[in-house]
Amino acid sequence: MRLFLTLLFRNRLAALGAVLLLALVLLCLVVPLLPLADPNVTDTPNKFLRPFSEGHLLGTDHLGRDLLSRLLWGTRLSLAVGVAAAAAAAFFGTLIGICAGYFGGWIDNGLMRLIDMIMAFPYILLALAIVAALGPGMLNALIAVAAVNVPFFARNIRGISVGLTAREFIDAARLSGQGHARIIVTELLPNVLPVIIVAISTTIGWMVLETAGLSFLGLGSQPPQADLGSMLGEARAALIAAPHTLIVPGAMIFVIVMSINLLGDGLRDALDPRLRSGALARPSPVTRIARPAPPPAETPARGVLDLDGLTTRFEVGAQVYKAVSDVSLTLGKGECLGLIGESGSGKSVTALSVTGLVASPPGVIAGGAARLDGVDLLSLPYRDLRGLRGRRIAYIFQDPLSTLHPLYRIGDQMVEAIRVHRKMPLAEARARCLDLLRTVQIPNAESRLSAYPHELSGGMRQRVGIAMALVNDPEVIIADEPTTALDVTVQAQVLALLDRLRRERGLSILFITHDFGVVGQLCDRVAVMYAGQIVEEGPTASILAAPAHPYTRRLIACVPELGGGRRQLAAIPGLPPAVNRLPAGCAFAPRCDRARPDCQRDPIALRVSGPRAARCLYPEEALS
Ligand SMILES: Nc1ncnc2c1ncn2[C@@H]1O[C@H](COP(=O)(O)OP(=O)(O)OP(=O)(O)O)[C@@H](O)[C@H]1O
Repeated sequence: MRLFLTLLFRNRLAALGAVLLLALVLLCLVVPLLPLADPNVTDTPNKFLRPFSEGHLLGTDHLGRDLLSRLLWGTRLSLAVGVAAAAAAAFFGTLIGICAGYFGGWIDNGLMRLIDMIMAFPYILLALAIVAALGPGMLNALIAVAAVNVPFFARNIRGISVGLTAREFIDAARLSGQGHARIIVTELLPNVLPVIIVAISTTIGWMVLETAGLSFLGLGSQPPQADLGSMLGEARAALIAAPHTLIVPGAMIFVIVMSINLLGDGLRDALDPRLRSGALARPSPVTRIARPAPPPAETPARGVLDLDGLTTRFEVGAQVYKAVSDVSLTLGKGECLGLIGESGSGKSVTALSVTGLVASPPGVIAGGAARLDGVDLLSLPYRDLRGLRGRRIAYIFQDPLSTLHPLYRIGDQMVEAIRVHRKMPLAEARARCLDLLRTVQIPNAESRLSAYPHELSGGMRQRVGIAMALVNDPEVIIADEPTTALDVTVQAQVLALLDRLRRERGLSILFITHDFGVVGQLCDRVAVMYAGQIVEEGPTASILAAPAHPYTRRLIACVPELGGGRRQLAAIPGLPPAVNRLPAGCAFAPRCDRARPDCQRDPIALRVSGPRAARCLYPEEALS
């Protein structure tokens, strides 16, 4: 709750809306206690008195009634009707939406066609028709306004409920033997509640306006009862002679609707976890770069891809998550470099930082460089960087189902990947795609070109992912756990395929994984990452034979040995540290059986010795 309020009040406009609305609500609550004139007592000799007249702070209306008193009593009524109409519309709309979405079939069909029929009428005409049928009066105006807003809630909630009902947690609830009512109340409702709250907060303003509209037309509150709409209606005739009688209720409607809308926007932002973290705010096509001292734009290349002290952070409110800290790596031509570490160690953020693909906000590249043939990619203008993405550096992701567009055929997506970067006749592009599908050993490649992603198996989709990465003959492929979602036989086939392609095409591969078994099969060298830092680096065979960092040793010990059967599999005790609260010294020290007090004192430098390097004061094997 505290976090919610902090987030809400960080948005100054929402805070202003909340303060105004609170003040109005408090004022409305204490109206009966205030020493106000009777709002309905007429005094025609004193009609149309100007504001600040004696005894009438805001003046009087056409019947000499005190405007301040009528305004406060009218605001009280208008707000109460707006809130009640919103609550009624939300209740019935949610009920219809949840039932339609959850039960589906004829219930969904019947309820939605009913909603369609309501929506087929212009809403103001429908409201007028309802009030005409029920008779003028504030309660009937409330019913009319609530009824015309039910479809808005029903449609929104139904859409969300359809998606949620297909999710596994609902299946799990069904499997546990829960009844429909219980599943709806305990599983579905909590998930749609934030949407309902946001929808209510953004529609109350509308409902206050609609109720005022009906009263303005004489269909809402009846004389002498005041509400803001009827005050406007009565003042219409004196628009020129006594404009204040119109301005006073008009200004109040403006303040109410503005404050509700500002607060509604703030509520939406504070309730949506993605907006909360800034992930959806101003999405930028390239990660924000805030390097204190930009490195030279070009330096002599050590390999095809060089990372020099790359540092990436996530800035979420006052918190700074140091996801990648001072990472330096070199990927040689035709080399496969493994980047290994536990979940959350910063592998993916490192990979995405190379071409500025970390979502910003909240991501910020705070230091270092990512060089392709010596040229710093992060210093390039956006146009040039975009031209490189997918052409000179391509990515293969873990789950091709989420990276392939579900509504386009495989062939069309591959052709698009080519034609984004160069002009090529369609027939030639399709022929190239066909050729690539054969290269990645997809059976019936021709027919697969016109298949949709969901028609392929996981292994096939990953091959398509690899083929897509190859369409522009890139120099570097960054493969982010491409085999994690596959079973071992398909995994072995995909690894063999990547290895073959690398050798045949001279590709350089940065292979991200958390599995030393995979590294052993594919990678020439390996870099081990922990809490955003490289803790060990060197040739794969040498590290597998004699790991220097205790973390590397424990990671290797996690890999089962087929046929060996004697070694005990040891999980690493404890958890990696949160990257927004990293310790001063070695981040692995609290989990390390070799740690001594000085490990936790100061940052530990990466000690380099020949082809190997380790960040440890008391390594398992001394690097000569
Ligand atoms: N939007 C974000 N806001 C705050 N922290 C984030 C955000 N995205 C990532 N992080 C943090 O950055 C760190 C590195 O994440 P990253 O995805 O690179 O890990 P990883 O090693 O690739 O893990 P996995 O193997 O599970 O993909 C993690 O501690 C994560 O919590």
